[in-house]
Amino acid sequence: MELMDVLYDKQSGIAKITINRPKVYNAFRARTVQELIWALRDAWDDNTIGVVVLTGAGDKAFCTGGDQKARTSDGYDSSGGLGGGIGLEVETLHATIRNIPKPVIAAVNGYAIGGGHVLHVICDLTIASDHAKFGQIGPKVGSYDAGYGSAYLARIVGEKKAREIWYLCEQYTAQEALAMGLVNKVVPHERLYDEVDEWCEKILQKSPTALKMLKYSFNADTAHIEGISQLAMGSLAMYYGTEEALEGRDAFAEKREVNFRKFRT
Ligand SMILES: CC(C)(COP(=O)(O)OP(=O)(O)OC[C@H]1O[C@@H](n2cnc3c(N)ncnc32)[C@H](O)[C@@H]1OP(=O)(O)O)[C@@H](O)C(=O)NCCC(=O)NCCSC(=O)c1cc(O)c2ccccc2c1O
Repeated sequence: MELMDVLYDKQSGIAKITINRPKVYNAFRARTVQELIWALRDAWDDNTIGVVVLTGAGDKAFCTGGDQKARTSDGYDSSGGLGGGIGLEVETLHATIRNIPKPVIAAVNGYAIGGGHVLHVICDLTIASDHAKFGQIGPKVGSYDAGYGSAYLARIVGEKKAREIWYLCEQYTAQEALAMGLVNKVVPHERLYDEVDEWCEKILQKSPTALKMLKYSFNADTAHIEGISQLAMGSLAMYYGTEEALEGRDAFAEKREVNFRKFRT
């Protein structure tokens, strides 16, 4: 596959996948999601690869979720393929990160917001730069990930914190994320990729079969969330066409205050 939105590099057992859309803070469109899936599948299929790193280009953002400029009342992109009708194959991307039988490390180099936040949550491990900022934003911009984005997040940070994250849509620093168990380690920004390399090296010294079976075991306990995710994406496809959802999208694009009060009648 010709890669336009993603950089893909394989070296010494490590596959590094970089979302490369820094002008939109590494927001993803349909093509980006398809390229991410392709790269993950390539890393899955390559027996020389023992660990995958997911990160974002530049020093501003890891990923800020769906590209709001590519979002229509039909979802994100008419060419977006499957994805439960939202125009993005996000369900397949989430499933691929979870099911690839190798650890996936999120190297969070900046904002991890919205659907970008969900990506790091699903990864096996997260190492964050001390500049990184974390948060969900869907209810502010007329969207939600009520699958892994809510149910799996609650497994990680607990019910109260997960509800706070979604209901208030605030941003959290890397240190706050560490305190709530949302990330594994915080390092000075300039050390991020050295630290990630060290973690990869430690992983590469371990038995690949043992790691694979452990990952499957960790996944098994939350496998039912896939069904919740299908319901969530199905409902989202209908929600995106509503005036309420479009108010959120338009307010972001027009850089103005959102007004959801009119929908509380
Ligand atoms: C990340 C920010 C808080 C940064 O704010 P800041 O003020 O520092 O910078 P700007 O806002 O000026 O951003 C710089 C530049 O980047 C553009 N940009 C940033 N994010 C996006 C984006 N997601 N889409 C398009 N463009 C983006 C921004 O417009 C600026 O460009 P200019 O040309 O205008 O200068 C802040 O940017 C921010 O809050 N961004 C997040 C925006 C957002 O709404 N994200 C999507 C949330 S919903 C979502 O991601 C989502 C994805 C899914 O795949 C789902 C799947 C299934 C269910 C639900 C899903 C879902 O909800």
